[in-house]
Amino acid sequence: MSTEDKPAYSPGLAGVIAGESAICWVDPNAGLLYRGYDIHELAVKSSYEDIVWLLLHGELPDMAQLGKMTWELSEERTLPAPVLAMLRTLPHDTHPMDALRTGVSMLASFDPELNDNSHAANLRKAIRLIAKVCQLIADGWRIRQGDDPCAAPHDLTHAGAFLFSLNGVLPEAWLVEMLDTVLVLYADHEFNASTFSARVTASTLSDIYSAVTSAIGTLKGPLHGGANEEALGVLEGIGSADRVESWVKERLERKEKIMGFGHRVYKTGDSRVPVMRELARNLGERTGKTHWVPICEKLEEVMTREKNLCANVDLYAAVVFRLMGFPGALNPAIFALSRVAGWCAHVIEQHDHNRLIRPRSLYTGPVARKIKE
Ligand SMILES: CC(=O)SCCNC(=O)CCNC(=O)[C@H](O)C(C)(C)COP(=O)(O)OP(=O)(O)OC[C@H]1O[C@@H](n2cnc3c(N)ncnc32)[C@H](O)[C@@H]1OP(=O)(O)O
Ligand SMILES: O=C([O-])CC(=O)C(=O)O
Repeated sequence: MSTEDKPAYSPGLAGVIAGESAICWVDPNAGLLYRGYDIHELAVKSSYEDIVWLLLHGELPDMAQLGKMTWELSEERTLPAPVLAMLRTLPHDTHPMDALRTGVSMLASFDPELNDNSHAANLRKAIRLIAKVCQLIADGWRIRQGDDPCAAPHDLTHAGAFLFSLNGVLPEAWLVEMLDTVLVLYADHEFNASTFSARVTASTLSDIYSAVTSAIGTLKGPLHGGANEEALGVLEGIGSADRVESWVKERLERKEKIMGFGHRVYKTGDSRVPVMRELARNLGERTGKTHWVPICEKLEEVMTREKNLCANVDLYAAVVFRLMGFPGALNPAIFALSRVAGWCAHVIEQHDHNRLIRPRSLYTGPVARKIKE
């Protein structure tokens, strides 16, 4: 094949436009819009439920729409008994992302509309998925700790229901509000790896549960959603701001990656970092644990100077989750708790305007040859 015959090729699909979408716009210069609304405005004025409706329907909900959807989410949270039984059979050290992936895959068989990819059926399934992902994470965690699942009262918001189901106590209002903001920030990010894998699965006209199962498997990796768990390990390993400089230099000399830094699209800063940083600062003051943010800030300074790399949302999320009392292993699952709304919106968009996603590879194997006689 001559060079002229080679079609455009970008390793890792970097910079490649792989499809059209009206859901979310990521501005490389630290901007993010959901359906045209700026993330900074949404973080202050909207709830996660508003964002679910916005991503799925294209507009912010009115009071009646919001009330109806909030009720539906609370009604749909309960898991089928066989799914709870499956969670009980998993080894106690199963990672929450593995339990979640298996749980979503299993839930497919219990949805009477599984193979109906119409817009209306997909919207109904999206609500079931968003609700049940919340319960799978919370119940799965409790079961693996030896506790019984704990159903949340119907009048709690999605963030409140998650906290109640996980901890078994009514959460304080400020904590619910903070988790709600985190869920708003994480809800969508155009063609990130997990969303793209959901769209690839959906593009074969497979169902929304299969697509979300693919997405969870993709999110788990440490270069994507797994980074917020890894970032916590980084911060714990460093321990105090005065150790950052030497700690980072050692790792960079060994060509190691520092988790929570770098991004495929953002090169001058992650749109969500300023909000997440302020949440971390606020939580630090509330809990009296003010040493985490200075470690992150020093890391930002050193990584900018040494590698010209900015922090991504997962760095400060690690602090926020830690100060909210979540165990580190739950960090990527909390990302999924939010991002499932984006995945569902993208699957619906893919099904509504489908074309099979099937790129080509650049063949680097041996030239054609014969088996030796
Ligand atoms: C919500 C999210 O999913 S955000 C992403 C979360 N992931 C992480 O935090 C993991 C750490 N970060 C990374 O691995 C990367 O920055 C990614 C995967 C996010 C983006 O990757 P890419 O766009 O492919 O950038 P790429 O990996 O090519 O990096 C370019 C250069 O910067 C370096 N680099 C990128 N990120 C980092 C990092 N976190 N620490 C140290 N060096 C880094 C690479 O080693 C590479 O250096 P080189 O040119 O000397 O080989
Ligand atoms: O967009 C990406 O590549 C990673 C991602 O999901 C995010 O930053 O939220």
